[in-house]
Amino acid sequence: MTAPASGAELLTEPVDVCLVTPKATRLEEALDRVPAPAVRDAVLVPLLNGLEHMALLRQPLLRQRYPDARVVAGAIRLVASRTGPGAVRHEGSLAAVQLAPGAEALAAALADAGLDVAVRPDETGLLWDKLAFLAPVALLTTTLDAPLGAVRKQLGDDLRALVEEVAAVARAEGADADAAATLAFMATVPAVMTSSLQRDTAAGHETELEAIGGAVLRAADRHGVDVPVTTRVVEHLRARLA
Ligand SMILES: NC(=O)C1=CN([C@@H]2O[C@H](COP(=O)(O)OP(=O)(O)OC[C@H]3O[C@@H](n4cnc5c(N)ncnc54)[C@H](OP(=O)(O)O)[C@@H]3O)[C@@H](O)[C@H]2O)C=CC1
Ligand SMILES: CC(C)(CO)C(=O)C(=O)O
Repeated sequence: MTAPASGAELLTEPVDVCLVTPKATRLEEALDRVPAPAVRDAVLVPLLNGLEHMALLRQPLLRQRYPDARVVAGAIRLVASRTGPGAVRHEGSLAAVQLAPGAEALAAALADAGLDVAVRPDETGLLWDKLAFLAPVALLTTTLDAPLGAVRKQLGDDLRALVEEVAAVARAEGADADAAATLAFMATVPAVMTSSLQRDTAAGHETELEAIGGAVLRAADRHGVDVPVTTRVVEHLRARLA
């Protein structure tokens, strides 16, 4: 599919909705490209992996910069990578977006464009639902540098432990996480599925290990949840990627 799109280094036109989609490590500098007069009372919808970006987007400094804007949580499930300037490869057919209340107009526009869209009331549940699936998949596909099918075969025990540990942290945060349901869903995902953390690591790019694995460890620590397998896997990756 080819679609015309215009790009600019700085947002100059006023917008109703601003999708915030840099990597977590680039969030603050990316926002410098979004001046307040263009944002006005727009809805800012981050689609980043992880959850700590929500606190960053709501910190007093950014509230002062965008006093009338609303930050509405979102999460996206798809497998996509850039193959060249202006070229994006979308693998498989998965393209699902969940949005918190406040982004209904965006939800309708994305649904019209053919995406699978849901608006759900619980921001915490929305963010942890994604992370409860993503963190185990991302951490172990990166550990093995192989797709999910190989992880299921070679690191099945670690996969189960990670899913259970991350679900326990999610519940401590107030999300309604069900490890058995996540594992059952994971078993249905095509064996060829890779993760963005794995692809970034393999390409030697800056990674979102902290936004994904680090965020789970910090949340576990806040609530005193024991996560030995997640800790081992994240520490191993931290050492490898340092
Ligand atoms: N790829 C995937 O399959 C999935 C990704 N995600 C999440 O979505 C988010 C984005 O990932 P992805 O699209 O893969 O990342 P990419 O690296 O492909 O794209 C990031 C975008 O952010 C822009 N950007 C980076 N730094 C700056 C900056 N300083 N100022 C302005 N713009 C900047 C890049 O601009 P430029 O084009 O100029 O480099 C690029 O358009 C991440 O949090 C990721 O985890 C979630 C689900 C799946
Ligand atoms: C969950 C998954 C693997 C696909 O949406 C993802 O978010 C990622 O690769 O970052």
